[in-house]
Amino acid sequence: MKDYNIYKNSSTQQPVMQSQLSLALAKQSHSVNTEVSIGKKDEYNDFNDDDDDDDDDDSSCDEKNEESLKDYKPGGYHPAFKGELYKDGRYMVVRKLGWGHFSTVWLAKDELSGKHVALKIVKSDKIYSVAAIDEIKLLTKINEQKGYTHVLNLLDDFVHEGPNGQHIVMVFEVLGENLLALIKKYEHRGLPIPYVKQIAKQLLLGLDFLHRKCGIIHTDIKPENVLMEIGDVEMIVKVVELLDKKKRSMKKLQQQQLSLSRHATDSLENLDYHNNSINMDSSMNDIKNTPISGRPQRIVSRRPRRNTIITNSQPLPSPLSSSNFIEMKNHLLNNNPGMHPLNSPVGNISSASESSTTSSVNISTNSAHSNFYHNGGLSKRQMDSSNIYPKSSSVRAIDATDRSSGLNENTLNAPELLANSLSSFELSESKIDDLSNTMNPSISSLVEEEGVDTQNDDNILHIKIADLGNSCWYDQHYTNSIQTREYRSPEVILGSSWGYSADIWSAACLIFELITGDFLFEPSEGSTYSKEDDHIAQIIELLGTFPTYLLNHSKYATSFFNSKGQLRNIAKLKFWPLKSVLVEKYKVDPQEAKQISDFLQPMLEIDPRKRADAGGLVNHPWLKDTLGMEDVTVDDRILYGDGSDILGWYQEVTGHPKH
Ligand SMILES: Nc1ncnc2c1ncn2[C@@H]1O[C@H](COP(=O)(O)OP(=O)(O)OP(=O)(O)O)[C@@H](O)[C@H]1O
Repeated sequence: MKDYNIYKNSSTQQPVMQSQLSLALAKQSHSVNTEVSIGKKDEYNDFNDDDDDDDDDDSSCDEKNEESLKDYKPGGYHPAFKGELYKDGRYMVVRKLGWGHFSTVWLAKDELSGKHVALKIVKSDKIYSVAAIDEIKLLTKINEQKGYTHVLNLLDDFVHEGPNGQHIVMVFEVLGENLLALIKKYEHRGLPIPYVKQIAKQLLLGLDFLHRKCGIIHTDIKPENVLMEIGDVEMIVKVVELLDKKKRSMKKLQQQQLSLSRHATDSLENLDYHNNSINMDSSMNDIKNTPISGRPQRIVSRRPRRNTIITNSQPLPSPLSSSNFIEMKNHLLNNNPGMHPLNSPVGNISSASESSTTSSVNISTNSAHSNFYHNGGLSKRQMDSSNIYPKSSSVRAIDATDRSSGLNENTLNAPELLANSLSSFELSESKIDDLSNTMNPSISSLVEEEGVDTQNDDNILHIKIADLGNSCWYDQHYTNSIQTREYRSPEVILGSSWGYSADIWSAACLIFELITGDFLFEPSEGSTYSKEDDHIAQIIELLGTFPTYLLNHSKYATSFFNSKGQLRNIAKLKFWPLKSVLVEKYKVDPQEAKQISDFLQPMLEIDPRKRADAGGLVNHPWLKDTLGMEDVTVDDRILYGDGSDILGWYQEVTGHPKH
């Protein structure tokens, strides 16, 4: 990797830039302060637009689901904007893909290759930069290994200077939405099993690669950190751009019509007021004959630009997984509109309830999507999912406007809804059918004109492990505060030593969640016990007692367990083994439940030393019929073998030179 010298001089704690880099930074610097940047944003929006209405993304931005404006300050996020150029003009920002606590992530065009990439622009504070430098080291190690790895690829990295400081920017291949979006898409009822198997197999392959080939522990495996691939990125970007273009031109048309109808009303009122003798018919004819092409009359219906730097996240759609992407595309192209895009055992993700019945596991459609220990209420996530589908009224939200402008409501709504749906899972099938009637020809010809190749679909879901921002080396752990609560392993909860096998625990929690839509463990605190107490109790109820190894080798065991190995703060436990949970709560066929629990249970071995390794589990019979991956095995690992022969499996390996 490049030698980022920014924070090497720890005695001064001041950024020390290499001279060459500083020179590059000076050239790259586009904005002096946030205010200037905001002003520039408009400039660039206009530059990249057919018209100047492209701030809609921003104005419709739901800021509750985006990064906090408060974090746009020195040391915080960089106020990126569409059209902004990076690395001496090599990368131009196109749209926002997502954000995290360390960074915002943007789709950008790489002018050198002509392809699109994802720019992860890290907050500028020292702690984030240092973490980013570590992340780049880890990613560089991954890149040095050959082959398809199921781990996100780093393409480039550099420093960008902005009003809030110097930001490390990582350039990645472009991926689609994360698995949480997919779980929500299925309304927390579980994914069809063929998809679960594809994801599980690829996730295990990715972890095996990270662990055995790279010496890296991810430490934060969870649905949000596994992203779906989107296949032909350039084709998808083109389709999305075409839809955006269509949406903008429809808006423009709408504005013109509104302007005309207001003009008509004003004229009529004026005429009526000042000169009752004027012939109303001729006045109306004048208005009717006014050409609607050309620049819109900007005096009316122009929403003021908002002075915000928060932009709506618009992840790109994954063809197999988001709102009927292929179906929509087929509609757009008049290409077999009646044919189902996924003519495979996987079924169609868009019709979640339908597809779940096509899987060999019969998941109950019970609407209580809580963790199985907490039947009482909906978790925060589950409540969020109730917003996935729009109220049907939203399709007709601009009815009134349409009537006054005289435009067909479908014509106005279709592109907008369709474009939105591509990134936010918002369209139901019936809406798509409605839409296709009105917009096929125009989009279709646009697509043809632009020469978009749309024949490149298969029906395998491809995933990649992302966000190595918290990852570490098997022989250099950066912190013991690892893993997101629900996916946290028992050894980490107890403050014992941990290693690669902590990732396997999280992977099992994730796979259970894919199958059922529920967290495997969702601890909460009570009046007499803590979240940790509850978490440990849930683990015992599902998997049995904690091994003495853990009780004897962990910092906090005595806070939770008494000398007899019993929980101090929770007396009554209700044992409910995994297989029974699957059969009784989730109505999984008993045979399938046995296979699933045979597969998951070795990953959920409480003793981290005895946990099964990722490579061996790829060979599990439950994954044998994984669609498109039937022959994929890891020949040098044994099924159900533990990973204790892998250096760093359950504890940090010391005595090595630091990375
Ligand atoms: N290569 C990519 N292609 C498309 N979208 C991406 C890509 N990388 C990240 N994203 C989007 O950006 C979001 C934030 O990325 P990431 O999780 O790497 O950032 P972070 O700041 O490290 O977040 P966290 O708070 O989870 O540590 C992701 O959830 C995803 O939606």
